[in-house]
Parts: sequence; structure tokens; C-alpha cells
Amino acid sequence: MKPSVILYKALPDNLYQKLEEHFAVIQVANLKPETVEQHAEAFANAQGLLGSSETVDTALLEKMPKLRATSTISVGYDNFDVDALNARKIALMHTPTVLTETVADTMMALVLSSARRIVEVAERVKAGEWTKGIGPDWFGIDVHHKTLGIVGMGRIGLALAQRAHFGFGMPVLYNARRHHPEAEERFNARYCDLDTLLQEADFVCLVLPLTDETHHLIGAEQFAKMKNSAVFINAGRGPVVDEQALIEALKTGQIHAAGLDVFEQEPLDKDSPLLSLPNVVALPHIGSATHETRYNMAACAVDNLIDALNGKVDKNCVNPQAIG
Ligand SMILES: NC(=O)c1ccc[n+]([C@@H]2O[C@H](COP(=O)([O-])OP(=O)(O)OC[C@H]3O[C@@H](n4cnc5c(N)ncnc54)[C@H](O)[C@@H]3O)[C@@H](O)[C@H]2O)c1
Repeated sequence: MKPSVILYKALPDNLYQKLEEHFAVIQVANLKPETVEQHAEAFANAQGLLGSSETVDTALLEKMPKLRATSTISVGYDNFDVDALNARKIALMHTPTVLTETVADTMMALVLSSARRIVEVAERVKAGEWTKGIGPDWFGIDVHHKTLGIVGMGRIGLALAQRAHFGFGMPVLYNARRHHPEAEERFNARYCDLDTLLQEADFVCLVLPLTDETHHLIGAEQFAKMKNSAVFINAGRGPVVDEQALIEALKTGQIHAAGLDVFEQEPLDKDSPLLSLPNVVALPHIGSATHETRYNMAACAVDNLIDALNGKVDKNCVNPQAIG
């Protein structure tokens, strides 16, 4: 008999079929308690779990006593209780690498659109305000040859450094938990402590995972250290930044502008002050959201679940040591 798996995200037809070749698939809309209640038997029998974005905590795991592997269609996995998975030797698979270049593109788009006010001025053109030659109230600030600071020099940070260095002639500073010789050799990136990066960078770009250590890593004290001309970019996870402090820094001119793909609460509240500030570009968490990349992530997650339920956790497994 094929192992049962719960799928909580829509998949392209061919990937759904592939999953069905290996498993008995039960598709559900989400992982909310009422959904779990409604499909209690399916959850009780499931050995695998595949989807994205929803919270996987001890309460859910208790409903899934046979679970052996979870596969998330994302690289970030802060929505999983990893300690609880480890305690039960449940594999957690994710999709690094396939989305790296696309997220770096999104970050560069945020850098450019925040500095050059692309969204704001395009809206003014659409509103019919371009009635004569433009003046300084339409101007932005330069990107090329400015200093780009990357907080979190991992896969995506490296791809961003490549774009900044080769594409825009930007000196690159970075802060991470360890030195990154590849970034230093290929992109002439300079390692520095966080305070130095905040003080020296014209663009402060965050692409960090959300952990206990990174929660609210950037708050009032950190914004105070940035240049008044600094542009702040966050494409990692919203709660890495104290959003109230960010709003204050933007309102008071402590920093120049922000480009944000992630927020403390998602979807962002329609009454958030961030949405009425002209110096903010706010995106709906689209870092990896292209047709090609989202397909590749889903395909990777399907392969990951097949591998994990066959005992293969040498690739794309977050917790191989816990599986034993
Ligand atoms: N906006 C989006 O749609 C989107 C898409 C993909 C990934 N992400 C986020 O980006 C994160 C990074 O992805 P990645 O593939 O580059 O991961 P990665 O693991 O390759 O890189 C993470 C980097 O952060 C560093 N880091 C971790 N904790 C730190 C700390 N306390 N201080 C300084 N540096 C620290 C690590 O050393 C590493 O260099 C993901 O965890 C995810 O949360 C967002």
C-alpha cells in the first residue's frame, strides 16, 4: 500500500500526478484546526506533509502520529517547530537554491524602485500629473557605485552581491555569522560588524532567516545608526525588523526610504502606516513569485518528499542529524 500524504497547497497537474504515483494523496485547503478536525482520519494516517506557509506546531503534529517527513515549498522554515520535529525524528525538507536568483532579482528591484521612486512616479504619470517637463520633485537618488550592505550573506545574499558588484559597480559590505571567502574573492565584499555596516552602507539589505537570534535584530537603535540617506531593504522575514521603529525612522527622516517584501503580519494590514508613506515600496511577499521559480520550487518539494519517505535525506534536508 502506498504511504498517505497530506497536500495543503495546489500543485501543477503533472506534479500532482507524480505525487500520486508514489503516495495516496489527500488534498486539504489548509492546516487550520477545523480542517484537521474535518479530515481527522487522513491526518492520523499521514506519513508525509507537503505545502507551504502554514504553521506546523506541536498541536498539529499531535494529530499526525505516523508522520515521517514534511516538505515545505520554501527555503525559510520558521513556521515549523523544528525541535518538535527533531524529537519525533521527522524529516524537514525545503527548497534552497532553486529560488536564489529570483529572490536576488526581487531585492535588486526593491533597491532600484526605492531609490528611483519608480512606483511613486509611475503612479503620478498614470494620474495625469506629467503635464510639463519634470523637476526635482520627480528625482530619485543614484544606485550605481553606492555602497550596498548585505545582512545575511547566504545563498541569496551572494546572488545579490553578484548583481551589485558586476551590474552596478557597487562596493559590497556584509555581515553574517561567518566570513564568506567566496563573496570576498568574487565580489570584493568586505566583512564588517553590524554597526559598521549600518553606518557605512547606502543600501542596507536584509536577507536573514527568522530565528530567536534574528527576531527584531533591527530596531530603533539600529535605524539611528544608519545614514539619513540610507535605503532599507528587507526580503528575509518581517519579524527580523521592529516595524514600529521602521515606521518612525521613515516618518522622521532618520532613513530615506524602504523597500519591503516581508512584514511582521502578512498580509499587511490595509491601515498600516507603511502604505501611506510615499518613501515605501511594499510588495506582497513576491520574492520567489515567478511562474518558473514557483514551478521549480514545487517540483523540488515533491522530489524532496519522495526522497525523504524513501529514507534519502542527503539533499535539501534541514535536520538530517535528527533523523539518525
Ligand atoms: N521574500 C521572499 O520571498 C523570500 C524567499 C526566499 C527566502 N527568503 C528568506 O531569506 C532567508 C535566507 O535565504 P537563503 O537561501 O539565502 O538562506 P541561507 O541559509 O543560505 O543564508 C542565510 C544567511 O543568514 C546568516 N545568518 C543567520 N543568522 C544570522 C545572524 N543572527 N546574524 C547575521 N547573519 C545571520 C547565515 O549565516 C547565512 O549566511 C530565508 O531563510 C528566508 O527567510 C525570503
